[in-house]
Order: sequence, then C-alpha cells, then structure tokens
Amino acid sequence: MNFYFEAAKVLDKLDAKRGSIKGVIASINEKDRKRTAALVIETLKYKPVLNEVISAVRLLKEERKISSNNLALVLVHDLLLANGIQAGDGPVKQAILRHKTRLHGEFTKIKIKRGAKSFAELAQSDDARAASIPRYIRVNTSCWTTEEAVHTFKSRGFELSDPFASSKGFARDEHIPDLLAFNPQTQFSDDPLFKEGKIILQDKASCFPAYILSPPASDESAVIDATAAPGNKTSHLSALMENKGKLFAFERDKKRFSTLRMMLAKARCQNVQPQNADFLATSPADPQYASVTHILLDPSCSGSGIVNRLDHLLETVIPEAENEGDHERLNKLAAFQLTMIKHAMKFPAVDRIVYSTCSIHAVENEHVVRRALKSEEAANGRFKLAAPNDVLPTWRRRGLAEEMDDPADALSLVRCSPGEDATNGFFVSLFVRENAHASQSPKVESRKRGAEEHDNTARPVAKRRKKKKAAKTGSQ
Ligand SMILES: C[S@@+](CC[C@H](N)C(=O)[O-])C[C@H]1O[C@@H](n2cnc3c(N)ncnc32)[C@H](O)[C@@H]1O
Repeated sequence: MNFYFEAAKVLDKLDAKRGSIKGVIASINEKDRKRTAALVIETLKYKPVLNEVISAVRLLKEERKISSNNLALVLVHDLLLANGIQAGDGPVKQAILRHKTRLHGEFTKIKIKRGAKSFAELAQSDDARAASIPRYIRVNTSCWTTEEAVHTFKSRGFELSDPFASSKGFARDEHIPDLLAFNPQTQFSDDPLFKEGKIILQDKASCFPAYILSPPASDESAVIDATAAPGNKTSHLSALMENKGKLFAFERDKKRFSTLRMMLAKARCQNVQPQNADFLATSPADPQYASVTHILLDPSCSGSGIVNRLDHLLETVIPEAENEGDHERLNKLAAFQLTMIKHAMKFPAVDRIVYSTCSIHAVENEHVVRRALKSEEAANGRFKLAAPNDVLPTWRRRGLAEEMDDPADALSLVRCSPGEDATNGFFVSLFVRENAHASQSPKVESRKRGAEEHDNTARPVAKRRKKKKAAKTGSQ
C-alpha cells in the first residue's frame, strides 16, 4: 500500500504546484521511481474521468479511511484501468473494494456518454481540449517590435494564416496587440528567441491582467505587481510601461523569487525592483509606495482553469468543489485572495487594481470580488468595479451574473472558459477608485484602440475555434 501513498504524495505536490511533473518525479526514491512515475502519469491522463467516477460514487464521503482525493485517484486508477490494486488486504483496499461494482458502473456510463470505444479514446477527449489552445507567444516589446517578430517568423517559413490549418500558420491575436498564435504543435522552448527573452511563452488569458491594468509608460509611473513569480505578468507590465517609471515586484517565496529574478534579467526589464517579501507585510504608508497608482494582484489560486499541454495533465476541471476537502481548500484560498485585495485598497494613491486568477471556481472569482466590494476598505477608498467598457470590451464571455449581488456587475468581469475560448480558464476583474486622477496613459489607450481595430490578416483564433465548435459554444 506504501506505493499508493507515495504516488498520492507526488500528486499532492503537483496540485500544490511544488514543481514540474519532471521535477517532482525526479525527487522520488530511485528504487521506486519508474513504477511510481508510471502510475502518476497514467492517473493524470485519466484524472478528469477518475474524478467524475469518484465523486459520483461519493467515495470520500463514505470511506473515511481514504484520506485524500489523490489516494482515491491512484487506487481507483489501478482498480479500473490496470490489473487491480497491487497491495495486500487492508482497510484502505477494503474501502475501495466495497464500491467495486459501482465504480465500474459509473466508469462504463461515462465511456458510453462520451462515445469512447477505448480507454485511450477517453483520455484523448481531454487531450483534445488542450489541443484546441494555440501555442501563444507574447512578443517582448522591451527587446523588439511585433512587426520585427512577424517578419522573422515569415523568414523562417511561417505564414499569416489559420494556425490550426497548417503547422506553419500563425496569426496576430485580436485582443492582445503583441500576442501571436501558432499551431499547438509548434515548439519554442529550445528556440533562441525564447532563450534570449525576445519571446515569452504565455497563454492568451494570462496576458489579460497586465493589459487591462494598462499602467502608463512614463517616468513618473509607480506600479506594484504584488505576486510576481515566475514573472510573465511582471515582464508584460514592464513592456507596457516601456521600461519607464518604477515597477515593484513582490514575491514571498525564496525559490520562486530567484526564478523571478532570472526571468526579469532574461526579459531585459530595467524598471523592475524585485522584492523577496510578503506583500501583506508591506505598509501602504511606506513613503516609497506613496505614488503607486496601479496594482496587479494575481495571487495563488486553485489553478483549476489550467489545461495547457504538459500542464493539462494537472488539470482539475471539475464543475465545482466536489468534496469537503476541496471546499475547505477553496474557502481558505478565497479568504487569502480577499485579504490581498483589501490590502491593495489601502495604498493611498492607488486608482486601479486588477485581481485575476486561473481558477474556474466562482468561490475564488465572483464571490471574492463581491466580498471585496462590500468591504470597509472599498468603502473607505471609494473602490468600485470599472465600467464594462474599460475591461476588454471586445471580449464577450463575462462574469457569472448569478454569482454577483448586482447581476449587472458581471459585465465588468472577464472570464475565459477552458476548451471554448482557445485559452486556459481564467478570471479578471478591475477595481477603480471613484473620481480617480490616474488613468491609463494616452499611449496605452491608443494601443488598446489599435488592438480592437486591428485588421487581422487571418480570422481571429477564438472565432475560428468557435465556428468549428459552434454546437458546443454559444454562451460567449
Ligand atoms: C499565481 S502565482 C503568480 C504568477 C505570476 N503573476 C505570473 O504571471 O508569472 C502567485 C505567486 O504569488 C506568490 N505569493 C502568494 N502570496 C504572496 C504574498 N502575500 N506576497 C508576495 N507573494 C505572494 C506565490 O508564491 C506565487 O509565486
């Protein structure tokens, strides 16, 4: 049974984002590494299906001996998809076997529902969702222009056309001006442009927060990225600020802080002051932050929206928290996220605060925003949600109206649905101070207009995907 506990521990680490799959697997005791790794990878492949089966059977509710969802996942995996549980009789094995018939029954139901003839087809239906996300790269405009990047890619044989139609197709994104979309199979991790920091591998939705915050590009600008590592949004902010002014980037975790520093050096961010510090321990009265007008908050979250390639193996897309453990974890995250927003609202000159998550759960999204709007800090600072027109107006999928006190507020919120919007799952909100003096710089405004009026050579990716999947989409 130890083997299963070990595999469950690996899954726990991956859930907590304590390393990449490769890294976490490398840390397993060498003797058991091969066997444990195989079980972990296979379990991850089928994780969404296994989660559905486990929650349909209410396994964790009925069997207290199964101490975590990840332990249930590895055991149910072997029961349903391998040669049974490879362990001597004991209370944990017995707890699973008590539900053997129902587990098999639910599994078969899902297979039939999805029209999958084989196990491989079942796993592929989840892979398909990841495959519908283009390979996005953000041109790092601190190094060169998007026009230069487009020219370079063309000279390498890429052509401006549907990135899904051919391996050489690529398109300019319709919402984010410096973002390019390539075929999902295109690899850039060994590309010299990536190694030199001239391109950043960043999902489209993850470009929304910095773009919506739109800090001005001026020597007087003062901005905070409160939760910065690994630094994709920090380098985006820095590029939007044209490397001018000051960008304070907080990261409390020491290891992640060193990643952040590396990333900032690689992306040639000269206006960033990285701080290995807890944002919550920072005094808003500290004179060095007296002129900060823009804050980006992208705090730790459940990550339930992530469905990207290698990461898609970590996917936890379940409609809402299924068991008590999940509820407790989400509530804790939500409490922390709310504290971060309330703290940001205390900075004296702040006029714009972006709060974002890569979660699909309303608990971490609409509910947190709703509570922030009702807080004393919002009342004292006169913070409200920005008007819908100020929050990526051309993006049609908005917040969940039924989750807000005032349903109209949902129009000010941006949501991305994994598998439907050619992005990961994501959420963005923008708080603004009433009668604020600091707004977006005219340059950022014109950049925005430029993007919204941008005449794409190729039809926009999201629309193209939408057309293909017309039957499935519809709510955007
Ligand atoms: C979702 S990640 C941020 C990703 C980042 N914005 C990017 O796009 O690359 C959240 C980060 O915030 C850090 N963090 C969480 N709480 C923090 C706090 N109170 N102060 C500073 N950093 C914090 C975590 O260690 C983690 O690295």
